[in-house]
Amino acid sequence: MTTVRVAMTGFGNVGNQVAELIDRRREHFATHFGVEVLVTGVCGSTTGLIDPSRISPERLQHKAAFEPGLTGSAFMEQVNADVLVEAGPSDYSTGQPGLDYITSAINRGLHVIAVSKGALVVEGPTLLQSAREKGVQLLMSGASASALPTIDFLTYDLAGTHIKRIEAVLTGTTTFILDTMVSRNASFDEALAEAQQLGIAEPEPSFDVDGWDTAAKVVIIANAVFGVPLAISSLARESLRSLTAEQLGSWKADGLTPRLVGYVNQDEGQVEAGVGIRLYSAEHPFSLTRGSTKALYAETMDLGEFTLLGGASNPRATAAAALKDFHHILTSSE
Ligand SMILES: NC(=O)C1=CN([C@@H]2O[C@H](COP(=O)(O)OP(=O)(O)OC[C@H]3O[C@@H](n4cnc5c(N)ncnc54)[C@H](OP(=O)(O)O)[C@@H]3O)[C@@H](O)[C@H]2O)C=CC1
Ligand SMILES: N[C@@H](CC=O)C(=O)O
Repeated sequence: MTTVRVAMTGFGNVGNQVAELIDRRREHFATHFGVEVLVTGVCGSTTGLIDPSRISPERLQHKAAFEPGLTGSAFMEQVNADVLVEAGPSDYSTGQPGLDYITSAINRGLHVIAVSKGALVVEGPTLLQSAREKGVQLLMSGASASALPTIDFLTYDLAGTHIKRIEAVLTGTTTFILDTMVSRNASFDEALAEAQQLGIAEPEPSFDVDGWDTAAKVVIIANAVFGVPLAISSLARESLRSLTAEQLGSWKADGLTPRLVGYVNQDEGQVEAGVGIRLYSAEHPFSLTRGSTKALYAETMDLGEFTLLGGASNPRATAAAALKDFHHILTSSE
């Protein structure tokens, strides 16, 4: 049986779930793809663990046995792997630490599954080009709204048609905050704290509530789907902080549902993209989003219009989206 070795940089909420799912699906990988999947290395910000023969789930939980300093370039130089799952922090100004990990992985001939967004926002076009040149895959479902299919749907199911417009609820935390404030009369701070407890909100809440997370996903999707390199700083962007309880109450009374959405419009070679708060009538599918649900609307030239709603927003669902990418890698290697 062929062996596929997986390394992980960043081993927090999502990284742990990825390791758990890989373990749970070991038999499935063997039966369906004829491969044995082994986690051979993981690292966090200060420590790491490498074992080319396999790190069991039990050893992964024993953090005291991780080697100090086995992180960054030292980790990448020593780990034996075929696929890197990058699940470290997202930094939209430098792209680090993911940028160095992903660059190093591509240069070493590893396929990459990016869950963090920073590197893709800062250097997406370059990384995709390097991956093509090296003959490896750079997949990013976890970084582009996770369980909600965005890049896969737009590039595979809508292949070949001109996509005129997309509009999407891409940040589950923002749906969660708006829905919780309106349906339970919670304050902004209470709703945000609950989203943080659930592990959906970014460690830096400003990323979600000030629209940066949505903007990052817009940039990643625009680059991967439309081949349009956008600078995150150039996107018009609105924040949830501007909303008051009175404003939300008045929209509710008028039967309107507010959602923070990202949009990309393509018209005669011109691309307009941004992030804004939009209001939806009760009949609009986006009004059905509840909890931390996300949604995608696409208008095409020849295939008509589409709306996708749903998918869980949490670390487990993100890990499952990363493993969807892993399945794609296994399928295309068959
Ligand atoms: N949580 C979610 O639902 C989703 C998260 N994402 C993205 O996935 C990524 C991970 O999210 P999440 O797991 O929730 O975050 P966590 O904060 O739980 O985990 C982050 C991990 O990154 C590690 N880390 C920090 N700096 C470095 C470094 N220099 N080298 C290696 N590892 C490092 C941390 O290690 P240490 O503990 O040592 O500091 C920690 O293990 C983020 O980029 C986030 O934007 C995407 C979609 C959904
Ligand atoms: N904070 C994000 C999760 C990661 O992309 C969200 O709320 O959707």
